[in-house]
Amino acid sequence: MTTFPTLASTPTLDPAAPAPAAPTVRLVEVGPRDGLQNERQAIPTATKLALIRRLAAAGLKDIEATAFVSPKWVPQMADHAEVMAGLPSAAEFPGVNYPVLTPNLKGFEAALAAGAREVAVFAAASEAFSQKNINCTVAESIVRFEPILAAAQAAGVRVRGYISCVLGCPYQGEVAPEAVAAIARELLQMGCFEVSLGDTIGIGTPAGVQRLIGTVGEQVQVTRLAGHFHDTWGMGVANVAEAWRQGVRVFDSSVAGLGGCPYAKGATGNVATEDLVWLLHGLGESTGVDLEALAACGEWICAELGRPNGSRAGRALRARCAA
Ligand SMILES: CC(C)(COP(=O)([O-])OP(=O)([O-])OC[C@H]1O[C@@H](n2cnc3c(N)ncnc32)[C@H](O)[C@@H]1OP(=O)([O-])[O-])[C@@H](O)C(=O)NCCC(=O)NCCSC(=O)C[C@@](C)(O)CC(=O)[O-]
Repeated sequence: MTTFPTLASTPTLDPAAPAPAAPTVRLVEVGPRDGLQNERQAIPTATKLALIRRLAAAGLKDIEATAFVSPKWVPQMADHAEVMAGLPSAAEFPGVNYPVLTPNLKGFEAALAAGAREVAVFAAASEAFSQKNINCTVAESIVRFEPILAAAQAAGVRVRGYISCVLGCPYQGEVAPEAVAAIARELLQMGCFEVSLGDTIGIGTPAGVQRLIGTVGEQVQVTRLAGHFHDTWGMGVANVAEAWRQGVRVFDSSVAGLGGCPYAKGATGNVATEDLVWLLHGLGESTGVDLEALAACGEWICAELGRPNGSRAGRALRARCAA
């Protein structure tokens, strides 16, 4: 029986509270990549680096920093090498990991040269989305990933796998969970250490998540899955809660709910990291994240970008702190 948070079990805001226990859930902060890739205005590299530094200071240990994709396709990520060159040192934030996206060997080689120690390949469960996003079929994308996996293994670089459109496609509509399961199994067999299931257009509901994890979980271990839920239809937190109930313990999120996908019209950002932390702490999990510092970071980046804060927990916490 799952216990959901009550007022009594919500996180304490007492600054004298004991230090949090070691994380029991791993959060992958995708704000600097997924969150910013769709912004129309050119964001200065210095702002991206300041965001990454604030996220690390708030306790996030996995921060997706940038994408080694074609600048013709996603101009916002064109400064990928500069971002990597400006990352905080391990002495400043020990144990922080800065993964990057690599769609092909060219991107992987550039990422490696820039110092990446973890990369992510990205496939889709929908043919139409695969064509729009990376200009090839799903099968061709898997073939493209093979040399990345081989080169990464030789260089001691970890590779994560993403699957987009796991709960629906903006071009094709419904996506069968069996199709997702087959790709997840393939990515893990190729050597990915984990597969992140992306609800790219935030169309899923908890019932869909239950079916998805149930079906994918018949093919691969649930502990090797991550949930990546966009919040377009307001189901992000509910979907995380359902995936958590199904045994998933890794979640991607974006501070202040930043983001959208350039190849999924109307898609809004990921579930906000602040909302996720509030939910997970309420469920008795530990994330290692200082929620107040994270909420301050969310307010700061929204002011920098001139956009509203998409995190309800972040807004509530800031209002409470200001009262
Ligand atoms: C995959 C390609 C490159 C194919 O694009 P293409 O046009 O088929 O590639 P190409 O091999 O014909 O090359 C075209 C040009 O791009 C260059 N190029 C080729 N590769 C690279 C590279 N790695 N880095 C830099 N430049 C590159 C290449 O050198 C050439 O330059 P030119 O000769 O014309 O001057 C392109 O489609 C692309 O970059 N797509 C990326 C799209 C993207 O970033 N989408 C958003 C991320 S995925 C996402 O958000 C979903 C996710 C992960 O969050 C999960 C979810 O929510 O679902």
